[in-house]
Amino acid sequence: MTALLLDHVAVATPDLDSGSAPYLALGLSPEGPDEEVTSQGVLVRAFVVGESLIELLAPTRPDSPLAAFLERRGPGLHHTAYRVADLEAEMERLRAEGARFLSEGPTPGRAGTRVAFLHPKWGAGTLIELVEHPVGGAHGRGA
Ligand SMILES: CC[C@H](C(=O)O)C(=O)SCCNC(=O)CCNC(=O)[C@H](O)C(C)(C)COP(=O)(O)OP(=O)(O)OC[C@H]1O[C@@H](n2cnc3c(N)ncnc32)[C@H](O)[C@@H]1OP(=O)(O)O
Ligand SMILES: [Co+2]
Repeated sequence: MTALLLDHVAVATPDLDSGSAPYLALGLSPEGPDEEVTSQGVLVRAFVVGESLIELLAPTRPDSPLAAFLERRGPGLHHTAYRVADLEAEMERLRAEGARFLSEGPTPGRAGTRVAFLHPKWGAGTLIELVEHPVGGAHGRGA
């Protein structure tokens, strides 16, 4: 089993500019332009932290999972994400151990990645995401 790398820690915010303030004050910089991931109904701004990221997420439509989260829990930590080399293989391995995924297979993530989410109940109260990272490229951009 190769060492697991933290890909990102995600933070929910009603809007990216106000949510960015603490990270800019800490001296962090966005990895690139904001990205809309329509399948998830989110706008993403990723701040570089070493080999990982702070993934700032704002909803782009009322039926986004982020809108429901903000409605119920307000802004703040949303999920953690880990890099895996082969997402399907990891999903199969974890399902065999009773893990509960929120989708049948991989779904589109930020920066052209493929991702899958585990139910927060399985994550002992934390929403956990797996990000496919075939070769350790920089910040979720794959090889
Ligand atoms: C742009 C892609 C990007 C990337 O990394 O590439 C992203 O990360 S996109 C991120 C946004 N997308 C998602 O979060 C997709 C997965 N999330 C979901 O499918 C839902 O949000 C889900 C199923 C986790 C929760 O849905 P919903 O809130 O409608 O269901 P419940 O209210 O019934 O919640 C069930 C249970 O889970 C607790 N909960 C909900 N969200 C979270 C969370 N983020 N962290 C921890 N716990 C969470 C909720 O409080 C309920 O618990 P209960 O004890 O029953 O109150
Ligand atoms: Co994420």
